[in-house]
Amino acid sequence: MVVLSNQSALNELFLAKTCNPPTMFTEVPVVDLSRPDAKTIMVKACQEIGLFKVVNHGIPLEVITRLENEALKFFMQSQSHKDKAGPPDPFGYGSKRIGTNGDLGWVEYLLLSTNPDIVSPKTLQLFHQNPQVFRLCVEEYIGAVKKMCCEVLEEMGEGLGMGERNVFSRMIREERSDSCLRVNRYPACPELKEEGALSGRNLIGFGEHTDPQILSVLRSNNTSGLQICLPDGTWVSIPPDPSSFFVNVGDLLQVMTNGRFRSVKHRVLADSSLSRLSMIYFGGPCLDEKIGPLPSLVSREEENLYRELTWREYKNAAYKTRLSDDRITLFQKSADHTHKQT
Ligand SMILES: C=C1C[C@]23C[C@@]1(O)CC[C@H]2[C@@]12CC[C@H](O)[C@@](C)(C(=O)O1)[C@H]2[C@@H]3C(=O)O
Ligand SMILES: O=C(O)CCC(=O)C(=O)O
Ligand SMILES: [Fe+2]
Repeated sequence: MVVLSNQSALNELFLAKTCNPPTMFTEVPVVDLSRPDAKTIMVKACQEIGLFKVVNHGIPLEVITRLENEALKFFMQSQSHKDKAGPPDPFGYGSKRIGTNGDLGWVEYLLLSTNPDIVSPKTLQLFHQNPQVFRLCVEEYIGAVKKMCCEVLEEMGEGLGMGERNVFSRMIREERSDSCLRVNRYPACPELKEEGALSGRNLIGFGEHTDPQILSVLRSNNTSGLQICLPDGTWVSIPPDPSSFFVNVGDLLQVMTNGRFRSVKHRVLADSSLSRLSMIYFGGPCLDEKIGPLPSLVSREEENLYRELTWREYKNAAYKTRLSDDRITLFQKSADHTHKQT
């Protein structure tokens, strides 16, 4: 359970003003991976919204539910037990604190590297505390979701008319790809519906942000909460669908497509009666990968909107920012905040 200790921390978790009941976004683009029009629909969705839903994704339900059940078993343990796998370094178990720069959310989570060779002390502790089955479920899930992520990126490559369809996917397939898996649990917060100070307020589960990597692949249980910001600035709720995956564009993909694809701002609100469990795969390149607009995606008349940075440089700088900061400006040509340390 997420424990909030003082009033000021608590206030920070709430949206400044109570929002109207969230508008359900009924027009989420649906990409059927088994259909030939998949690439066209996903390119349009990435340009206009930055998010789409994938059906016929080929990931067996058992692989998803096995990991979901193991994660739930972990989260149901005592706080002192869970804390042994935290605080995150950045991997491991975390509660309420997101990143290291003061962001708070009504959430507890596990953050894991997808590279089996990068097992941080906190992750080792986590795997050690739990039967070997947890590690196997994580590996099985990562293998399946990574494969699907690469398939999506290849369809995108084709849809964008790039000569080679694997320009994006090879970055994720790389053995040293810096990808990670996050499992978030947002406990229900009954105080939101009770009479009192919290009644009718919105509780931030995970504050607004864009994902820094290339592509994020999200699966959640049947609890709503995920919201995206549309190009006109309105926030809309994404109806949950546990049998599908939601894919969103990350900052690096916005940069590589020279702004054609939109790294979509999103956030999660907590619910008064249902807890939400989400598992997100963040597909990132190797730390040394140089990221900038791809020449094949910048037409002659267009100018390069972004300069080139390695993923290491961008990630180091991004991880020094607050969740809601506009990090992509670090790629802007006038910006000079390269952080060269490892
Ligand atoms: C506040 C932060 C948490 C975050 C690192 C950061 O400084 C800014 C980006 C955040 C984010 C968002 C997407 C992923 O959940 C995440 C793991 C990532 O790569 O960037 C988190 C970072 C985190 O939780 O450490
Ligand atoms: O938990 C969710 O549904 C989304 C969380 C998120 O956006 C993130 O972890 O980056
Ligand atoms: Fe995110």
